Amino acid sequence: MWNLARVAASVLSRSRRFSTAIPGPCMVHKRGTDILHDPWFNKDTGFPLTERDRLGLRGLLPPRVISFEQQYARFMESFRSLEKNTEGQPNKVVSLAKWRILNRLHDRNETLYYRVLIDNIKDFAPIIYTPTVGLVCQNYSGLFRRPRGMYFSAKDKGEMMSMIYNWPAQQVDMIVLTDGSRILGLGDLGVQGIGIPIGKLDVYVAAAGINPQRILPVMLDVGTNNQKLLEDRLYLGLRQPRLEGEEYLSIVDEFMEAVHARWPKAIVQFEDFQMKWAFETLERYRKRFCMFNDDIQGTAGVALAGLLGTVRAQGLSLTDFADQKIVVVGAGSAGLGVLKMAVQAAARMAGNNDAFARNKFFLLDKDGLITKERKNLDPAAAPFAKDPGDFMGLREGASLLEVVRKVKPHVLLGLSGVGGVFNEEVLKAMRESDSVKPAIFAMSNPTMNAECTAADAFKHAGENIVFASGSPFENVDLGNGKIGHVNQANNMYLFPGIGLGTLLSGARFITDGMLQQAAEWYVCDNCNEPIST
Ligand SMILES: NC(=O)C1=CN([C@@H]2O[C@H](COP(=O)(O)OP(=O)(O)OC[C@H]3O[C@@H](n4cnc5c(N)ncnc54)[C@H](O)[C@@H]3O)[C@@H](O)[C@H]2O)C=CC1
Ligand SMILES: CC(=O)C(=O)O
Ligand SMILES: [Mg+2]
Repeated sequence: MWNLARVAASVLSRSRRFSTAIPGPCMVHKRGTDILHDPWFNKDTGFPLTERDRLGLRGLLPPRVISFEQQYARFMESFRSLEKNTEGQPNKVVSLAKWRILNRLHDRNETLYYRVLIDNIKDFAPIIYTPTVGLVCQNYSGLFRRPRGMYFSAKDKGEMMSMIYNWPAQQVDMIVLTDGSRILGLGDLGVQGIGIPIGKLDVYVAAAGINPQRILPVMLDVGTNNQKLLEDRLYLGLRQPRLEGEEYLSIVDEFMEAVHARWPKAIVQFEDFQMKWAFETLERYRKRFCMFNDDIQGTAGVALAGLLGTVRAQGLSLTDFADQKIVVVGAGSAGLGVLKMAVQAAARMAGNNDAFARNKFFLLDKDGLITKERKNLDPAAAPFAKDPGDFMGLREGASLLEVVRKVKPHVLLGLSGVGGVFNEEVLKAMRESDSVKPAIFAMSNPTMNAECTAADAFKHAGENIVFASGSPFENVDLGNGKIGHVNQANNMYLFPGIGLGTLLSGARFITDGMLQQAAEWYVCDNCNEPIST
């Protein structure tokens, strides 16, 4: 499912120092019920009699030893009967029931949890990750039973350096950090956003084999501006508006310094920060700490891999990418990250012709086409703003439909967070694309925020499209024995490789070059080197 060896290899090739990150043998210092209540070490009824004696467990478990394989089979049986028993019930009920049964196992016995996750990743990824993780975050305060990861709040200012030592593991390799301010396309979910770091780190373990005892999900709770949550009596986070400006940054600074002091080599993945803080923190920390922003950089890498893959699917040479016209809908952290990396790749393919490459990209936000006439033009979007009237008379704020009709793009890529913006008219306009195999990437998450469904894309834009979505959709039956294949364009296909490659190489920093190479190697089956060098 994941082409991680390739991604990790490309990161290794870009980093200078090599060291080993293979964990050493693990000593258990606990005894008796402390072991049974510790999901890292608990084997449930699987402890053999010799271990029961050695660890003070004799009498604390039913006498029969049930092997790991039997426990595995029993869990899968329970899961399958849950599926059967909930058939026909609303999607939300079924999804949360599946998440609960997996979460209970995670709380009890991590070894078994990760085994079933790894073996059944196709079935379980949509539960522990998008789309169900979105639902879990929305309902987190009500679903909360046991804590997972760490919580640093604005009230902990001055305490973080000592708090970091409350984490029980000696070594942490991989941290996913959020402030909950832009969870998927669901907006500000405050402390409830912790579900995202948990889900992302589960993917690290399942896909990259990162040691689960060396991961740490972190929530930085600086308040929330979500009025509904502030009024919710069960809400588990700080009931105050979000910190802003220097007050906000001082909390993130303190956390980063605390992490670095205890685990200088830990990688910190910033996840689901609202745009202004996503860009600002990336610039602030990228040359001081081993960190990256997944929404800006991870998404860019995976989107570029998808875009290049589409060129290959069209039977063209990869360097023909430079000639493709691409409409990007959404000028936030994800859209701008994709645009920056894609323009860089196209410019190199066009002989370092940046202006030529830029010309081929069209950027829209909620106010339509972004041109240099835009009032309060965001500096991050400015490099991609068009000269008004430059392309077939397209004006500032032109609608998506008008842009698609006039540009006839090869690719329509959505990172707007708005479900359905690729409506019937827009999709039908893609039939006039200059490409024989146009690409439609509805990358926003979760499912209800996707710019269009897979079925609508094939129905309105035609059967010969390349379709990809951020959250999974079923393949579409096109009739006459034909299938409309659905690909998933989600940064989960990249970030585990980035983390693993960085860890194995001991790279001190994560550069754009590493991400770019990871994307390009992904699609380059027979290359010994990236395509664009
Ligand atoms: N598939 C993947 O791997 C990833 C998907 N995403 C998804 O992308 C979405 C956006 O994420 P961010 O860029 O971080 O959010 P953001 O809030 O920073 O940016 C959203 C952008 O969309 C624009 N927008 C809003 N309504 C629009 C409309 N009707 N038409 C055109 N543009 C519109 C906004 O003006 C803004 O520029 C989210 O749903 C997120 O889940 C984000 C990262 C990775
Ligand atoms: C996939 C992801 O990182 C997002 O939707 O934010
Ligand atoms: Mg994200």
